[in-house]
Amino acid sequence: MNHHRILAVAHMREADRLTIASGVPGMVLMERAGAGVAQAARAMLAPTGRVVILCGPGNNGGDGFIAARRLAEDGYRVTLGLLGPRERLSGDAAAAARLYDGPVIALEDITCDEAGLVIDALFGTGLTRDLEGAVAACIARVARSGVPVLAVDIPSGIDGDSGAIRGVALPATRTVTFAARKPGHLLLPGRDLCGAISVVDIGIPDATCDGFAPALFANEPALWRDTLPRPESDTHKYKRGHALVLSGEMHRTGAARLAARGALRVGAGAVTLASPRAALAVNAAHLTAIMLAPCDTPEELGVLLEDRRFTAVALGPGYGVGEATRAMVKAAARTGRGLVLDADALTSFAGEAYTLGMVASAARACVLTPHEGEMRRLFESAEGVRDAPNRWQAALRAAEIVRSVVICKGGDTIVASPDGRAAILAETTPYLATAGSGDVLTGIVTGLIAQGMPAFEAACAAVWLHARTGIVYGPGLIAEDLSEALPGVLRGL
Ligand SMILES: NC(=O)C1=CN([C@@H]2O[C@H](COP(=O)(O)OP(=O)(O)OC[C@H]3O[C@@H](n4cnc5c(N)ncnc54)[C@H](O)[C@@H]3O)[C@@H](O)[C@H]2O)[C@@H](O)CC1
Ligand SMILES: Nc1ncnc2c1ncn2[C@@H]1O[C@H](COP(=O)(O)OP(=O)(O)O)[C@@H](O)[C@H]1O
Ligand SMILES: [K+]
Repeated sequence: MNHHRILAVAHMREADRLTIASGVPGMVLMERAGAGVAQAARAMLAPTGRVVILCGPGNNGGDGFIAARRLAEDGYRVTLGLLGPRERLSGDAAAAARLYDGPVIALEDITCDEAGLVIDALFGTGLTRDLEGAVAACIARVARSGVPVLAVDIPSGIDGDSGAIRGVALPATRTVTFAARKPGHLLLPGRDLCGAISVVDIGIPDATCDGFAPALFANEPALWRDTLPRPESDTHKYKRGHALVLSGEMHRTGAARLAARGALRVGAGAVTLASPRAALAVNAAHLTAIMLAPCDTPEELGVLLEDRRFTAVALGPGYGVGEATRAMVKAAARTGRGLVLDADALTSFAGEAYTLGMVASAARACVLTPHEGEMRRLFESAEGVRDAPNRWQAALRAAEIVRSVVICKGGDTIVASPDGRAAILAETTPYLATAGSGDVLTGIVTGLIAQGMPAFEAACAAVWLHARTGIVYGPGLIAEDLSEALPGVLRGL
């Protein structure tokens, strides 16, 4: 199994179909899935403990029947509640139900008295509408009982593609999924309802999933570790990349300095802050390892970038919104360097995503780092972004329009590339929601791109490093801490 690959619901269905067509019976897949659930349940139950299994009308319920049979055979006391009449089960789910010879009661009659575990096999990736009525009532009862819940595939009520709650959802202590995680396991609010997630190999070949487009990943080191720059013995500072960060005017220079520090800490050999003359003194007072250069106009930026040692430019944090910023973005892009655009650089192109795409295509590589508000402003009139069915599809469409790698920031940050790859962050911390934290992220991406790391991998690595640093640091984190704590996280890689 390719552990950082994730599968959209349609791709999972297609992978099942192709595997079955290649000669593996669906029942074999279901047996393996149910066995994986039973194994996880054993680890959560006392010997001969009571387990309540909630089965839905589809194949998710089928997995529940398989687990029920196996756990009953092992001596656990199984109570199985089924949604709807047994006769309505079909296909593999009906076959799985036939193999289970214990009692089946109506879902409405289920109670959690004395149960050590509830297995939620109501709905998986086949959820198509909001949960209501008897199912919703049952979910509320189980959630109130406080009994640990093991979700089969995904907590019932969570949309597999978007992570949204359809009506209600049953929070799980653990989730066992099959072949690969689905986007809904990583996207909020779904992520918070899954508990610990494990992936069971049910025999879907990697090759079957490798061809799917778009290609979705969990943003984990395995995705980009091989491309992370490491200095060779014979390197020198300019071989490690030289990043240029543009500072805003006098009263808002902090954001650019935060970014510059992030770029230096992640390994750029040299970082220069390009500052308006009026702000040179304030910047100089705060900088040591970072160099300083005056720059007030697009022409001056062009002259500065005649120095070929500059490999990446960051523009936006604290820069100001307007025509002057647009002109600077164009001037930077024209020089064909790596380009990272954030904050005011993005807002300066509000409603003009296609124009920004044309500008960005001149850069060697371009990464955009919008938060939700910037995303809305930039793509307010762009088709297929605001009306996308979920955040990863919106991110991919956005990347296509701006011809750049886009980091859609938030509690479940997505990195999308115009080549059809997208990666969702699996683990982060809300302590990152602090002023200036995004500026440091901009610096980290810029530093990695300055060192020659490919844009998608650089963006993914930066997002992961930023999140990991926040997790390690924890409560009390402020933006300044991120760059200082980053070396510890880099060492861990
Ligand atoms: N061969 C396969 O396809 C495999 C599938 N597996 C399991 O199958 C699941 C997917 O199975 P299905 O596609 O049958 O889908 P589900 O079992 O998730 O649910 C589909 C059923 O629920 C009904 N339904 C959907 N939303 C509803 C709502 N809001 N209220 C009431 N009823 C609703 C549908 O009409 C359909 O009958 C996976 O999550 C996984 O657990 C595993 O057994 C592995 C192999
Ligand atoms: N709830 C959250 N959980 C995890 N990370 C978050 C959360 N909210 C914001 N972040 C992260 O914090 C950073 C904030 O960036 P941004 O909004 O640009 O702030 P600023 O402009 O103050 O630097 C982003 O990397 C974002 O992903
Ligand atoms: K489920």
